[in-house]
Amino acid sequence: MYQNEVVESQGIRIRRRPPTGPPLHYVGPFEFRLQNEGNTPRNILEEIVWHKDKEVAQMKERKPLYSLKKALDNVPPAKDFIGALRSAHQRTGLPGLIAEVKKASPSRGILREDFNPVEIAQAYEKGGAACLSVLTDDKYFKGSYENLQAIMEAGVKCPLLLKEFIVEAWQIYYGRSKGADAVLLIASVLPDLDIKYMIKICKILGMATLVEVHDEREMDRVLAIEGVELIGINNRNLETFEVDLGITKKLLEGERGELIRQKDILVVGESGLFTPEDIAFVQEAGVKAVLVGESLIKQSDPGKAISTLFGRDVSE
Ligand SMILES: O=P(O)(O)OC[C@@H](O)[C@@H](O)c1c[nH]c2ccccc12
Repeated sequence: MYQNEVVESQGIRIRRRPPTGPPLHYVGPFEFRLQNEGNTPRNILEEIVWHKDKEVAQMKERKPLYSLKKALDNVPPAKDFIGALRSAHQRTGLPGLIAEVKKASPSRGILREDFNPVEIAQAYEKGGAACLSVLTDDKYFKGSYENLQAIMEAGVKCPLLLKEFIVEAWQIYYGRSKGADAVLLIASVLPDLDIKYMIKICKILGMATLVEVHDEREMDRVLAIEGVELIGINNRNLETFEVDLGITKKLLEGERGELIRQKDILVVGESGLFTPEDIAFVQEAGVKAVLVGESLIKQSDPGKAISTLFGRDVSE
């Protein structure tokens, strides 16, 4: 069994996972174990998360939390991410759109050569996106925090989602300092306690959290966490890259769907959405918002592509 290492950092003793080792995976209530005892990641998600651990450790050395404090005071207050999705849904009768600024992905390679994040963000906004998602991972998605900051500074009005592999709260503060209004938390990467703690931090910072699930077990875990208002169902399995829109339907059926309605949780259908039929399918399953990257970013005018995706003009 693996022991948390205690380290000295900036005069404070903290416990952390060794930056080079495999991370802890959640396997059940109050029970953690090391799924992979070896030194080779078994799938792409594991590889990304191991790398992220090292990357964050280095970034923290350069910008410790206390030095971010000033930057936080200089950034405009967080915008209402969930409110923007709800009002888009009310205005159009279609799912509110989170349009993703994504240059590449490990499953698809480069999606767009001519990539100007600010122009793309502005085109999305003009085309009727309610919110934007900005990938900040460099190694696997060719994204950056500079892109996020540039979009914020360009005065884009859509609230911005920090699309990162969050492994530590430090990343949330850093993202806020670069203009993020909401944060993605991936349930397969984080234990429940971390999700709880990070939701609290986000609330304090005025940010929303989009908690992402991919199977029944993750959905049940997340539904048991207090304070969850926005859940994303990823149709793509991050370990195999397989996409199946049926996942959204399956996770919203029966008692789970009932509980979600009772709790007034907004559900986002994520990944693999290409046609008005796809949108109708996930809407029928119960989503009130969608997260779309590839099918928009590959078109020469990503803003106009929004009308094609929805089958009609959704701009104001
Ligand atoms: O490009 P697509 O298939 O439309 O997918 C967008 C978005 O859902 C996807 O980028 C995504 C969803 N969850 C993630 C977690 C990490 C990285 C990427 C993702």
